[in-house]
Amino acid sequence: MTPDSATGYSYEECTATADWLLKRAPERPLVGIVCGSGLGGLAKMLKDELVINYCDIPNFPQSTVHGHAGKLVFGTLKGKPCVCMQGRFHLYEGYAIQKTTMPIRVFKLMGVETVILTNAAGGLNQDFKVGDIMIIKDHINIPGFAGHNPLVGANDDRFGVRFPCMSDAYDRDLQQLVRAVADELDFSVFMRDGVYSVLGGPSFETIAECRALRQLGADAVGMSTVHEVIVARHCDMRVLALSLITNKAVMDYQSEKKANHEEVLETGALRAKQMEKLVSTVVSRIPNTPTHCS
Ligand SMILES: O=P(O)(O)O[C@@H]1C[C@H](O)[C@@H](CO)O1
Ligand SMILES: Nc1nc2[nH]cnc2c(=O)[nH]1
Repeated sequence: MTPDSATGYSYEECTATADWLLKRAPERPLVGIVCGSGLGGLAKMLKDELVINYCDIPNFPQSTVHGHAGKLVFGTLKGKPCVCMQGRFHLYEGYAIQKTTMPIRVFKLMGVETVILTNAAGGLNQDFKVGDIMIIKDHINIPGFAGHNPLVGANDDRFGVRFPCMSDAYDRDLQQLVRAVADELDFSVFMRDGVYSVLGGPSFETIAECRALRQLGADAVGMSTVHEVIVARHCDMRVLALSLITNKAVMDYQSEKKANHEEVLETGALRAKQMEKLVSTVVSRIPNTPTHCS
């Protein structure tokens, strides 16, 4: 069998999509933001915005999940040009893993230097409370253990190297910046940091799975983000990722609690304002990558 990228998009297809978008965008974005479940309000922070529905963008997948609007929003945040995905793609929607991450490569080709990924996640760490915001410092790619990685297939060196390093996936300076901004905003009481584990979904975890993930070192569990991080790092963008702890994972056989998507969206709505303030202040302080003169 010849290795290929038949389940994904080629460099040329991603470039065609990026060029189509750049013809319409007010300017090249420097920051790309992905809104997690119930966190689509982040896009409303953008000024002078241009909204494009995913269904109008060539090659783009479509959002199918409640809480993911399916709109790409260009605009500025405190003067910095940004693009924001109101809606991401998950494995459980039936997309090939390479398709769920295709927009991240389009970000890169449009000029994005820094990607900010947000998600809703279940808290495994017993010290975490619903409404906490966790700065992701590392991840455990559970589907990856079985070979599900968005970089599977022929490697196109124009995007990045065959074997990218992941020990520095989450930019430490950006994590420090979030902590500093959270202190200033008086948000420290609900800020945490930790390890995010991804599962394929769409079923929520069993009690035994939650216990196993905790023993593996995970603080939160979700169904996204990690694959986007891998693709963003492959093409050398800086990554910041934040989880909103929307529910506590059920770890105890005596518990009557049941994870559900409605609670996820409700918690998103309750913390939306603080999440927006945190992200917009961080974006305004992200240093641009210095341009190199030859
Ligand atoms: O896109 P994210 O990771 O925020 O969405 C989470 C995981 C599932 O898609 C959904 C479960 O409620 O929320
Ligand atoms: N897998 C998973 N994803 C989530 N997204 C929000 N909450 C959860 C959760 O408890 N488990």
